[in-house]
Amino acid sequence: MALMNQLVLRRLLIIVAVYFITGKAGLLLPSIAPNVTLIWLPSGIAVAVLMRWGYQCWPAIMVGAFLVDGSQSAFAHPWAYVSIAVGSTLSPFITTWILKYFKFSGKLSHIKDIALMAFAGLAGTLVAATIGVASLVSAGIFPQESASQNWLVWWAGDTMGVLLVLPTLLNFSKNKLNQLWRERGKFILSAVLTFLLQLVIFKFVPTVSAQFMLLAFLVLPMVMWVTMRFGLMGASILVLGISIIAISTAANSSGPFSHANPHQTAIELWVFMSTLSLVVLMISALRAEWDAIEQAMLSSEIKLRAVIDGALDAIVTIDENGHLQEFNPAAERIFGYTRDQVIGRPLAEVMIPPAQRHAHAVGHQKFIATGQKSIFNKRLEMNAMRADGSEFPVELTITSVDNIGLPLVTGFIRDITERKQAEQEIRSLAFFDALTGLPNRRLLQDRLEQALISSSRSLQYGAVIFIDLDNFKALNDTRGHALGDLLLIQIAARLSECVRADDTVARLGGDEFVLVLENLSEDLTQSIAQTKQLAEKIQVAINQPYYLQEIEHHHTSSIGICLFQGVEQAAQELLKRSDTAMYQAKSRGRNTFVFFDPQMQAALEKRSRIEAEMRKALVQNEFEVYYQPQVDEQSKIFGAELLIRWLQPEHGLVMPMEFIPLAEETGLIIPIGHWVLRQACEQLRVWQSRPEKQHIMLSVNVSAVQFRQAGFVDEVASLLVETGVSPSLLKLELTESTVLDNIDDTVRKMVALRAIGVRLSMDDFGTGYSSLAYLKQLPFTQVKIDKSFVNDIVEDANDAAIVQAIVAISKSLGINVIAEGVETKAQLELLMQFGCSKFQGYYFAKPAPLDAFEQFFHKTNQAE
Ligand SMILES: Nc1nc2c(ncn2[C@@H]2O[C@H](COP(=O)(O)O[C@H]3[C@@H](O)[C@H](n4cnc5c(=O)[nH]c(N)nc54)O[C@@H]3COP(=O)(O)O)[C@@H](O)[C@H]2O)c(=O)[nH]1
Repeated sequence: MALMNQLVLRRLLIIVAVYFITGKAGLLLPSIAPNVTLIWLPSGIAVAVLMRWGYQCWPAIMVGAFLVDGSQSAFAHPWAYVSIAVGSTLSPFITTWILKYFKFSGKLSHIKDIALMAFAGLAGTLVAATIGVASLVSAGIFPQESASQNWLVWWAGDTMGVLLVLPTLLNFSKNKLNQLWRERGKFILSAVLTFLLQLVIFKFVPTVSAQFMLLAFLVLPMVMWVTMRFGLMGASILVLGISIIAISTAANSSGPFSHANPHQTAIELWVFMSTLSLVVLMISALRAEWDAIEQAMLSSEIKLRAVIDGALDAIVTIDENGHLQEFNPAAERIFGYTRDQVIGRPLAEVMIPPAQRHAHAVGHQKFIATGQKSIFNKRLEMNAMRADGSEFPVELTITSVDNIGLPLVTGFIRDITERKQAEQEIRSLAFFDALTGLPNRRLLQDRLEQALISSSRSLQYGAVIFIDLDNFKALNDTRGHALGDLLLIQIAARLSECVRADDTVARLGGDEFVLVLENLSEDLTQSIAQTKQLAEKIQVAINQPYYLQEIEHHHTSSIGICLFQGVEQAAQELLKRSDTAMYQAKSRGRNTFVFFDPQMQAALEKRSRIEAEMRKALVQNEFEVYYQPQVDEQSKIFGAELLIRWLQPEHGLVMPMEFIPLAEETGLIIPIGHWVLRQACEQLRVWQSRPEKQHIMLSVNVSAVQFRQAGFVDEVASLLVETGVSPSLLKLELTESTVLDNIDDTVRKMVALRAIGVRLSMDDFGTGYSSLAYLKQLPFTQVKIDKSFVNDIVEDANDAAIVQAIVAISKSLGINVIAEGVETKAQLELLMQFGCSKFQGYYFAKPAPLDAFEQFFHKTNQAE
């Protein structure tokens, strides 16, 4: 608080001192009227003090005024000087109040502020002049007659003080002072030159009119130049100097302001000085305005620069010649050039791929010539070129700026490489098969529709080729999906190699592929021939060996073909038809191709119906097992083969050949096969409690799909454990194709089955080519001579020889032999002659339900 008071006190003392000194200095000037000066700087100082530091500074002003005025006459009239001091304090008060009331801006950057200052100064100082002159007249210091002249000079002097000092003090800053100080040499030189010029004009120019003319044409421009060059402070000092010279010369009765009438002198000096002051102020105001505009432009330029430099998109500008004028940091990053490398170079050469340069040049020239902006302010996608010559996709928006008559074109360029890649990925996911890269069902549909339209125009035939891999599910189930995928990839590649570039190879999913052939002949027969030729080529390609993780694998396919001409049939219908033909190929034994014909459709529908009914049959127990006896040399039954039958409520008895292949294809064979195995085990358990039937062995057919299941051995083992049946009474019949497909897995499973005591019979023996080779390797307990050999054994010496050889080899390997399909006594006798001792066939009994089998068993085995 004490510090604060000290500060205020010091400030007040400074005000008193400055007021007193400047006042005294003013009074030292040569006078036009006694005791009154034409330049009263304290009036301006007082207003500045009140404006800057507040009304509370009034006591210092009053004291300062009292001291200055009183010191003039050694304080002979104290009350007069008190009232002058009051007037001198009231005057800046009024000026300050007016300025503040009208929201005066001390920066004086607008003419209205200068006008306001002039008005407020005149108003305030009017009070000081009036009170001052009245006080001095009443004190007898001024004679009554000179009152009006003194009043005028007082008022003029006070307003000059306001005009000269107030702007400087309100805008005073250390910076400005330093600036002036730095340039003091030039300033002093300019001021001295001006003063000399003024003195020369006043002293040596003979006529007043010439003096005024030279003042206007020489001194005034100097004042203006100093204002522009050194600012308000320098100009105020200069005007002060000029004013003092003007007053002094007038007081010495020379110069243009010297008149016999001091009133006239005072008025002219006042007009002269205030004109100079106002000129200075107006120039300062204009300069301040320009500075503000310049500053605003600079800051807007800085902001614009910041936006351009901070933009993530490239911003480039070209001039009317197509040369680069702007190249922001994002452009540097995107295009791989530095700004300095490209500014001034042709845009086309820097960032437009060669193929597009001509179009760019034409477009730009057209814009320059006509101002046509058809592609302006739109998002355009095109390719751009990096510094290394690589091309990449960009999104471009073009806009133009008419820069002082020069048409500049600015491009905002966004690198959309990632977006394009993402779009491509989405497109790929939507239209291409992820595994093989082939078109998927959606794209196939589209291509097929296009092919139909094109065929209707050209009248050329086209074809839809539906390819389904044979037993692909088995490959997946037994060797895993990874291997299955590898096969699909290789097949996709082979199919693509088989066709022409404008044909379509698509993957529908799973193991289904579709080819669309276009532009075949206009003649149906020729088109069929062309398609047949391609189907054969596809078959050959697919049948070539595959190397899947170093495993050699063979695969076949079933192919359905449907031809089309024009848009007569819809794409979906053509796919359905080729699918139907493919199923026909399947039912013809696979590894073949079939052209669609309407009967196929009916067959397919039948197939679908059977599949649905089979599923229902499982649930509703419509399956039954028949038993076909297996006998020894004495025709005694030692076993039986279980053969499934389907007692269909609507169609009666359905034989296995009518539904087993379909069950294998659909995977239904797995639950069906399990059901048969369970029937066998449960029947063996029943017979175990019947001494006369305890020895009966049951043979069960196991299909390849069933055997290839990973858990097949466990399934058999748990059934045996669950039913408590001796494993040696169960015989599993495996066909040659079952065991040869994956020999390692087969051996492992057969060994495991043998290890638990289950017997294994090789079914249909002799029909394949490798049987003998594998016979030694595989742990079979029995081979079953296929009925095709037995059938002709009596008539065909070859078949007889084969049977004889099979029996001999089997015996030498210690393997049992059973002959199936024995229908005649002659066949039986010959088989016995060859050393075969076990038989199955219609000669003994046909497959029959359990009751019939048991009756037959009692009849044969307990005959004696
Ligand atoms: N996976 C499974 N397959 C099974 C099952 N049940 C049968 N099958 C398979 O169906 C094929 C046809 O069986 P089926 O119509 O029952 O024919 C069998 C016999 O009836 C027939 N046979 C027997 N003896 C003679 C004969 O003297 N002459 C003659 N023309 N046919 C005869 O042979 C069939 C038995 O053959 P096989 O299995 O090779 O011993 C059948 O081949 C089975 O593959 C089943 O449950 N699961």
